[in-house]
Amino acid sequence: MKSAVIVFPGSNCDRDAQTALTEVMGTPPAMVWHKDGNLPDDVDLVVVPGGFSYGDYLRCGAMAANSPVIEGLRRHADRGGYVLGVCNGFQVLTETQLLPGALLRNAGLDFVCRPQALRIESSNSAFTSAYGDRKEITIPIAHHDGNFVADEDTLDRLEGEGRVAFRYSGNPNGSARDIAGIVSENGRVLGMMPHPERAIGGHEGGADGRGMFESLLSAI
Ligand SMILES: NC(=O)CC[C@H](N)C(=O)O
Repeated sequence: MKSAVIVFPGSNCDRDAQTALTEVMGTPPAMVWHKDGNLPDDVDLVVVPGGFSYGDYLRCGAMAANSPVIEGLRRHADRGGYVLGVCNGFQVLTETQLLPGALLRNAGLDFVCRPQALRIESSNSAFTSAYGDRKEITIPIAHHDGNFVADEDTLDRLEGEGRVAFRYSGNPNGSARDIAGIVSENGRVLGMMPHPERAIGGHEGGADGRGMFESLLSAI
């Protein structure tokens, strides 16, 4: 199982992702600087980490979405590779249109930073299978632009195609239909605002994020 983590100027969850991948999957990821156009050839999983890429200037994720590394990310997604975009990573994935919709300023205008309960909408996906019968997990959120929006047709399509991966139990940011994470048409690209890599059972408290990396390990 080969993984890579993309590092932008302003990424601040790249190390957490590195630790989670190393600890849960047993192999350290390649850390790929955004100016590198190419990801390692045979990589199975690419993580687009959370943070404040380019200082969130213009719109969160908008500048990162135009980095040289995005060409490699598109090629990886086009050939059916797995992609996990967390928080700023989710914003980058919508800005590149690898996932539909957009993340707007939180409805309450506050930066929200706390443990958040999530409902798992589908337990048979490559990202959630290890959760088995569990319907709810709690992992951290930390963002000011997490308010997911899309037009009604897109929301209906996401729901109809079973592409809503997680919903908030108690909506923290105004997201349409309580959506916290969605997957691509082929189910291999997941974007989510909450941070599974910050809940793998270490000093940070909580281990509910582990299941995501365990699921990916068995899918790959
Ligand atoms: N933790 C994060 O990735 C934050 C994402 C983005 N900078 C926001 O605040 O919305």
